[in-house]
Amino acid sequence: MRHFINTGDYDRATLETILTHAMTHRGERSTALSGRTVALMFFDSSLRTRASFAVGIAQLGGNSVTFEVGRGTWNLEYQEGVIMDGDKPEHIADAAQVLSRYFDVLAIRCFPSLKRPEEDAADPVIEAFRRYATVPVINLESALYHPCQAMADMLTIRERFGRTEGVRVALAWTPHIKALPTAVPNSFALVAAQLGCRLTIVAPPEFPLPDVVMERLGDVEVVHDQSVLARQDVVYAKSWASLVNYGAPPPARYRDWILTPEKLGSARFLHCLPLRRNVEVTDAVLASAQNDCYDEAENRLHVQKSILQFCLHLI
Ligand SMILES: CC(=O)N[C@@H](CCCN)C(=O)O
Ligand SMILES: NC(=O)OP(=O)(O)O
Repeated sequence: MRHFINTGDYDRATLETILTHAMTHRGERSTALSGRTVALMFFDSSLRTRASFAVGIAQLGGNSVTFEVGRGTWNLEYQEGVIMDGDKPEHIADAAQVLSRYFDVLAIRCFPSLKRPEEDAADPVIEAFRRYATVPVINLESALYHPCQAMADMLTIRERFGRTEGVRVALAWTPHIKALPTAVPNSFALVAAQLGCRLTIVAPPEFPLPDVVMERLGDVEVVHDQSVLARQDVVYAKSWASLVNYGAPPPARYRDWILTPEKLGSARFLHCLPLRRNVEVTDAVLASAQNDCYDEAENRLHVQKSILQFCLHLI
């Protein structure tokens, strides 16, 4: 069974095959998914993921059905062995087995609580689908990983530089008004390391990535000083929550970690979006010729069409 839950589940050659397919089949319209239907299940909001999956599936001749879990479906329980006398009338154990009888792929988005660190660290919702689904599961951003985003990021870098090997990339923490998940930085850091980028993590000391990610990154460079940004080929800007002060918004003293053209230097700019302008990144960065974040968003479409075909053993 080919799930796509974490790039770390696959070796470099497999990830490269998916990227190469996305480059060579860019813009593909075909009947590759004819007769197949994909469930797009959103426990949380989305613009790009929702749109790019629905469009990509249509371009391959397939169908999708989008669910807003808990609004139009039953609210779904994910904990094992609980007495279900609360606000969740159905268990993922049952829903996943039923949906697998209808659909060819189950694609799931569910963010972390950002309240219960041990629970979030177990990535319980996507793992419940992995356990009970009998068709491939694609992660549309879970508590811990956003592998489709990370693959689009690597496709964007590969197209821009002709390679990923040796490209100097900084994962650059940005301020925000809220605590945001670590899924995007986790998956970006993992896939950058997997595909040979020279990765530097640039964040204040209270903003480490989770141990499960750091262990896989090995001796990655972590610095608490933004002056390294201007020496990079790519600056990947993202806010994420403090694991030290779990779920709390970033302290006001870090507002000056906003990304500006001066800090960016000559590096290319990437961001998964959505972003809060003039909180995370200034308007001037987005207006600059170094901004590749719309190419990056477009690449979600291209790479996900390859991921779908990979999961269905079509490539
Ligand atoms: C603003 C917000 O909630 N961002 C989410 C979604 C990012 C892209 N899917 C995050 O930081 O994980
Ligand atoms: N980058 C991304 O996943 O965007 P959405 O949250 O809008 O899907």
